[in-house]
Amino acid sequence: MARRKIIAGNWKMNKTPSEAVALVEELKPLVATEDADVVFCVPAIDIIPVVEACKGTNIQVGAENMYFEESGAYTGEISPAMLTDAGVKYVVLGHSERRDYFGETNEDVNKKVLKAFEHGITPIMCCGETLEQREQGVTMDFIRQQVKVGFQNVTADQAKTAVIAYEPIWAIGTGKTATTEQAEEVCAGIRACIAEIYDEATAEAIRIQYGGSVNAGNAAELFAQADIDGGLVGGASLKADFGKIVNYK
Ligand SMILES: O=C[C@H](O)COP(=O)(O)O
Repeated sequence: MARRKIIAGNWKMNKTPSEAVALVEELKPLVATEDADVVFCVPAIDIIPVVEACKGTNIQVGAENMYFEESGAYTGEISPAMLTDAGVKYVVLGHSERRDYFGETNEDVNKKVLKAFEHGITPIMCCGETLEQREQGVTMDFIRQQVKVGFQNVTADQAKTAVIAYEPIWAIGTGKTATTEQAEEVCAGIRACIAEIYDEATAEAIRIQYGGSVNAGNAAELFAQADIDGGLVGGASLKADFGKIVNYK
């Protein structure tokens, strides 16, 4: 079954609201395509102007994080209803930077994944190993745990619509991309894990991205792999290069 590619930019903590609108205007014509879903995951404060700037285009807007409660005394957090009301369709959850710098656990990520589905937001759940784990040969054990806990109590129908981003931590922002073989091996392993948790149909439907120093030069080879359904792109999503990544063929 041919899965539709999904190519998402993760802007991280970059671009003020006015800079964000200027970047959207620059990228709009470059990311036009019928062949893939294109998502700009932007800082919370940029969401409203970016949604506005993306109207009438093929670009969908995502958030970079979300809290797992509905509302209340959670100073500084953003609720799922705030995101949907603003026009958000996707949310990046459990990015390694959130796990590392803000102490997010697999259990937190699971609560967020469940809450996103409850609100009709598609989670892009990130997973990935450190260099040490890769060298110790425990990459797949570690990632299977992240996926299994992250998807606890998620139904098969929900999982079919989800996106998982495999991002080896050692390849993020380092210019050190995983080899095509390494990326495909882990993405295939994640798909096998989904088949174990659910069934073949769910594993066939779920979309798995690769992330970690994706650029205009390596996107085509990575995205041509059987189990890689697109990318989660950091640095290169802030440049005209993102257009080349989206139109990689
Ligand atoms: O979410 C995106 C990733 O962290 C990859 O970032 P990068 O493309 O700058 O390596």
